[in-house]
Amino acid sequence: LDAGLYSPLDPLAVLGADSLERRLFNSSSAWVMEFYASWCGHCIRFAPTWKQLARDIRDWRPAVMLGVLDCAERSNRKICTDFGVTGYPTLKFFKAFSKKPEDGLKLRRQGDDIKSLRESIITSLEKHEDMWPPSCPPLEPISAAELHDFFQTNSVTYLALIFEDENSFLGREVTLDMLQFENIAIRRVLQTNEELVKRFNVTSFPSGFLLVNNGSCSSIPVNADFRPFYRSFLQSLPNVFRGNSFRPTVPPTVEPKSTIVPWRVADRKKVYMADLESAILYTLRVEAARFRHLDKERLSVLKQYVNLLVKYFPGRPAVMNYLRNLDLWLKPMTNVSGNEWEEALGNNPELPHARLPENTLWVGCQGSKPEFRGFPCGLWTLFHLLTVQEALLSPYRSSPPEVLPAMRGYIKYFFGCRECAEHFEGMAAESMSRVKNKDGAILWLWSRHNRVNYRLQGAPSDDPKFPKIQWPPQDLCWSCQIIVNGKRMWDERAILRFFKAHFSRGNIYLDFIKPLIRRGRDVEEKDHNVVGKLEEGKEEENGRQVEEEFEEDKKRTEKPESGRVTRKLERSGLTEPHKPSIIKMSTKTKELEEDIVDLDSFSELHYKSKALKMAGQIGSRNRRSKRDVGLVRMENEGQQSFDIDAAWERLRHKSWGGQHLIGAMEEEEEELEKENGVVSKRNQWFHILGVGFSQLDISLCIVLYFLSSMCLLGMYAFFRVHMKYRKGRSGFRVA
Ligand SMILES: Cc1cc2nc3c(=O)[nH]c(=O)nc-3n(C[C@H](O)[C@H](O)[C@H](O)COP(=O)(O)OP(=O)(O)OC[C@H]3O[C@@H](n4cnc5c(N)ncnc54)[C@H](O)[C@@H]3O)c2cc1C
Repeated sequence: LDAGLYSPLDPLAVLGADSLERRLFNSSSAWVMEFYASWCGHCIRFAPTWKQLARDIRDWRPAVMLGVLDCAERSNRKICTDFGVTGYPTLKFFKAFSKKPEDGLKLRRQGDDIKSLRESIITSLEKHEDMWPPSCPPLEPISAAELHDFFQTNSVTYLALIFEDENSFLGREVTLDMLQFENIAIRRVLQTNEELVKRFNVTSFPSGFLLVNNGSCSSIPVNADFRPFYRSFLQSLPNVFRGNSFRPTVPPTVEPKSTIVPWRVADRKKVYMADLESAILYTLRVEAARFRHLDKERLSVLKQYVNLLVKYFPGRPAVMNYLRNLDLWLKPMTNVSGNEWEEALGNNPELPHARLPENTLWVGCQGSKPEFRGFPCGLWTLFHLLTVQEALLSPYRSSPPEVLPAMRGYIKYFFGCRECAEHFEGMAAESMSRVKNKDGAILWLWSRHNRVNYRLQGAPSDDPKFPKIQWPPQDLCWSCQIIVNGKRMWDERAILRFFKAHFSRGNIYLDFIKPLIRRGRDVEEKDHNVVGKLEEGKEEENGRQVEEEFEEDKKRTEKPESGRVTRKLERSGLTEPHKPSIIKMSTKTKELEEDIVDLDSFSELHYKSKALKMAGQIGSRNRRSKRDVGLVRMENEGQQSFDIDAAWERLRHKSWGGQHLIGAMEEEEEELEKENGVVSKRNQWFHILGVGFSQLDISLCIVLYFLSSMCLLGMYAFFRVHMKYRKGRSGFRVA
């Protein structure tokens, strides 16, 4: 059930885009809002504190109202931008009678404990200098003159005086705690008020005195600075009762929209295109869209990021077209307003072959609850993939990496989880400058991600169904860990090999994603968060269409589309993950280039469309394709994986051009050939045997051949015995 981090049972207002302004603006109460994102680890960790605070100061209503709003909720994104929320969690204080989002002031706080939060709220309340909120009791210290005729001007039975030093919050807290109680008033007296201190003969601070309207006075038998004691003592006085004055005019909570998210079965050996596209979508349409202006450093970081995607993201053609357009549009800009950015990000109906999905869809990053995993998981996956693609594709492998600095910039300027960003910046400042080449970048990001995993193990943001581990685990890469002197260590060479296979194009799966283009028309994307089971047959249809889309769109990308921006197809060959290469290639090319890997990819696409039908019903193990078999083999045999990926790269590269890749790929191939002599020999053997039969096909031929021989042998034996028998019987009769 998707309900954000708070529920209607918490004593705070769960607001949405439709209710935020209505409740906040012109309210006679002050509001303290937490703007959060349900995926943000620090928000998850902070939620219990905010709930505890809500319970602790529930009696401060209606002077102070507490509210929350989930900026990750699609319908709330715009309002979060309007309220200037650029990081999570953001705490804002709105004075009573606020009129516009800019009236919200950042709640200053020393720490995240509820005491310091309470104190910050009181300090903010005291800033109501011009118009004191009518629902808030006076918080300033009482003077001797005011005390003199207090009972004449106030119709209460009791007045409690709390003597304290100037920095103490006790008096004001107890005043607010007693706000909903009738027949009593509480005022603080400062230690510096010599006249009253002398009159009441106060020697220790804090101290309390109870004055009754009949003229009697007694000391409150609580000497410690202990708010609950004061509160319970005062609430238990005769004729002090909870009044009816606080009746929220609107219900204190708004039911969050609840949606059931269908469970998508994922295989952790795979990388899912759905996660990568969703991460891109979220970074551009949510994270970067939070700013009213993009300029200077922030804009140049954004340009760098988009350009990086164009260079290294192995996306679907329509997505790549979209990114190229965006990149070209951004390049000359020096200042981009929020509206311009929003306009540039929309799918342009005049460019039907340049599109980004409308909704996020998490597959490998789906969490067991909506607040777990999702975007941060997708972001890590995307950046790991980019570091690997950069190492595989860049012709200058020993030159400094581009991806890492761009990622650092993105995290610093855009990542909404601000504390995560600070931690990451700390790690980057410490050692990122020492990374000298692309392989080093892969390893740096891997090891820093593992540090984060280590730190977050068992944290409230850790999904119990997907606990944080040191990655990759042995079942993904057994050769990545070695034992040296009885100690388990990482083997960085094996890690590199594994990463280059795991984050290769060949390991990106298209499961669950919808086609972006359908026969020249826009696809009406269904909201993935909508309640319901995947419709029978629909997935198979979708799978087929996603495949067709590769074909159709590939043809189109070869002819640049006229429109707002002319596309540069500098890397047209880089955009086809899991391409059905055998179908595409001419017979001539096929003869030259056929390889076991191509068969795997080919058969996988066919199996996949069938497998998609069963998605969500059958465990991933039951629907393993030949490609999976290849991967499992890779995992078990370590080095072979590299060969599979390199062969795929070789084939794609040769069949679709991309001259700039030749150096890098040839280097890669040579290295692979050296490392994988055995595998190469086996591939040659398959070449000799025929036109690309797979191991399975050959095994089946042998079995069938054996069975038919046995059958013929059986028939021969049967007829021989039968003939002998017939001869024998006739002989006997004759005799
Ligand atoms: C830059 C950054 C900094 C963050 N800092 C914080 C923080 O300070 N506090 C906080 O609460 N949350 C932080 N997060 C979020 C947190 O790291 C997780 O992303 C989030 O808790 C979701 O966890 P997850 O279980 O989906 O796995 P994630 O850690 O998000 O990993 C996603 C996937 O990547 C793979 N993976 C795991 N480890 C590695 C690795 N070492 N190398 C390569 N692949 C790997 C796995 O397949 C995993 O499922 C940060 C996120 C990012 C992107």
